[in-house]
Order: sequence, then structure tokens, then C-alpha cells
Amino acid sequence: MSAPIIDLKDITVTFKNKTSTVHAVKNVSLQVAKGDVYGIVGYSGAGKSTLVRTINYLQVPTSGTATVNGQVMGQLSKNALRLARRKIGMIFQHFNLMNSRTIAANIDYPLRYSDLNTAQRQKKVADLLTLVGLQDKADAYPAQLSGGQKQRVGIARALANDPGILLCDEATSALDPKTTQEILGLLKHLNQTLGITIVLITHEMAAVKAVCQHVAVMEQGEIIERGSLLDIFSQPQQPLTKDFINTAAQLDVALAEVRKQPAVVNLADNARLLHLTYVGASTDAPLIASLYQQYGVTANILYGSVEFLQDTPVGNLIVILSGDPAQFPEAFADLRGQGVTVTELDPKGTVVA
Ligand SMILES: Nc1ncnc2c1ncn2[C@@H]1O[C@H](COP(=O)(O)OP(=O)(O)OP(=O)(O)O)[C@@H](O)[C@H]1O
Repeated sequence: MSAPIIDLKDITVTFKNKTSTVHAVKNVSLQVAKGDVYGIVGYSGAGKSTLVRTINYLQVPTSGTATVNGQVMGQLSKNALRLARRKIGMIFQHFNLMNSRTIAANIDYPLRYSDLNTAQRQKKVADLLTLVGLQDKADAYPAQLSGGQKQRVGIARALANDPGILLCDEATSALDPKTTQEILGLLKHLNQTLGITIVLITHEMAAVKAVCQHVAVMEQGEIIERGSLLDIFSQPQQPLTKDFINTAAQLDVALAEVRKQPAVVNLADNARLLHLTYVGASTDAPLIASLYQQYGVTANILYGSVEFLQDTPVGNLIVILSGDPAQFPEAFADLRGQGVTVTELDPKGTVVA
């Protein structure tokens, strides 16, 4: 890959006060390629915001180096840092708009130090309003807008200085599901049309799934897993990652229902409860037919779904396989050989194994 637009090396952030020390970020390295949409997912307190704020140096790391747009942020003078920050836009969960100013004035605010004259600034604000679909709201005040509209203003304001990077800190967490999809759609559009690199922090894997090309999972200040969206969704390794994915795909809900069914409650000795995940064109029918033909193993599908991640189908099945248990290891190996991720589930457990 060519030099990443964001290169965090060995970033550690420690907060100390009189009584306690919090290790918010522990020795994290992260590279984001130009034009990427990179999701950072984790529960509250995992250190996502703190990590992302080291990109624009709103948070100075205790140790480690942040190189952004080829500039080592920690080596910049005050003035150079201010200029560097203008090329890194940021949006927030609660929008952070100035309530006493109009929408146009909010968007114009970051332009106060720019070289543009008044007419150019007015045109820039009008263009930004159009870009985010709010051309008729220039003279409205934030209190008159819905949450989704306020976030559109936040996005327009963040783009005022034509940044190459947009940091999104829980930008959709205060919005309802439909508005969330609209805002994520807008971010995707901006990425595709302007080529802007996006780093998106969220606790919702569904948001990551909708827009991100890469994802990192954070827990207790560390990145515990990272990869392309498809790899993470089809072959999650860490329990926390599986947890996030199962919630996003509503597999946890499906599994809770499945576990109530008599065939699962009274799972026979010659049966196994499995979760199968596959990526791409393979479909459940040939997989299951070949299990029977080759191993005499029958499959009872209890749940199935296919969703598209970046236009690639990802299938999830929860099945009971029954047959001669001596045949199971080979049958499972055969499935794995065909690119299917096979996870045996505890019929009584509460989470996917
Ligand atoms: N300025 C600060 N002073 C002291 N502790 C802080 C400060 N900022 C964050 N922390 C602590 O650092 C840890 C990581 O917080 P951070 O906000 O980065 O997590 P997060 O994953 O973004 O979660 P959230 O979504 O809740 O913001 C938490 O334990 C938090 O309480």
C-alpha cells in the first residue's frame, strides 16, 4: 500500500489524577489508507474516542507517533498544527452546533480564518448546504432542525475547509435507525464522490457494516482484531467480535429462538447444533446435499439469512446435523474446505461459541 494517510504508531494515552490512573489507549498502531472508510468498534470506555482524537491531536498521546497527511503531528508548531487540523474534519454524537447562530453561520464558522472573500464564503456555504441536502435551511436555527438535519449541518461544517479526512465520533448514535441509514448513506456518498478518508467510531456493528471497508475492534484500550469488513464478518476470531457481529446480524435473537425449539432442547446424541457462515456464491442447497451424499449426514435448517456486504453475499445458517458421529469430523472438515466457517454451538448456552 502507498503511504497511509493516517499512521498511528505505538500510541499510548494514560490519564492520571490524584487518585487513579486510566490506561485509555495501550500501545495501539493503526494505519488507514487514503480513500478508505475505517470503522473502529467497541463498547463504551474501550478507548475509541481517545484513540481517534490523537489523529488530530485534540488528544496528545502520552507516547507514540501520529503521522497524518505525511506530517508528524507531535513535531508541528502551534500554527502548523492549526493548519493541519483544518484538513481533518470531525463530527460528533451531539452535533456541537452553536444554537444562537443560523445554519449558514454555523457552516461558515470554520471559514473565518480562510483566504476566501465574503462572496466566495457565501458560495462555499451554499455549495455545502446543497451537498448535504439542506439548501432551504440556510436561515433556520439548530433548534428548528431534526437530529438527522443537525448532523448534516455538522457534516457540512466539518467539510468547510475541504479536509481529506473526516473523523466521525458516534455520529449516528443519537439518531433513529432510518435517519442513521440516511447519514451513513451520505458519508458513503462523500467518500465515493470526494474521495475523503473516513474514520468512524461506533458501538454498533450495523453502522460499520453499512459503510466501512475495514474494521478494528477495540477492548480495554487495545485493538484486539482488525481486517477487511468481509474477513471480519466471515471469520471473526475474538469472542467480542463475534458478539458484535451476532448482534448486528440479529443472530443472537435467532439463536435464542432456536434454543427454545424441542429439536434443540432435546438434541439427540447423534446430532450437533452448528452455525455455518459462508461468503460468496456458495449456497446452502449444494452444501447440504453433498453432506448427505458423502457422509449420510442430514441437515435440519433452523435459521438462514443472506446479506450483502459490499455486494458480496454472506450467508448464515443455524442447522442441526444428524448422522453417524464418527463421520462428523470429516464432514465438518469438508465444509471448512469449501470455505464455510463451522462453529459448534452449545444447545443450552447463551452465546455463540
Ligand atoms: N480526559 C479524560 N480524563 C480521564 N479519563 C478519561 C478522559 N477521557 C477518557 N477517559 C477514560 O478513558 C477511557 C476510554 O474512554 P473513551 O472515551 O476513549 O472510550 P470510548 O470507547 O470512546 O467510549 P465512549 O463511546 O463511551 O466515549 C475511559 O475509561 C474514560 O473514562
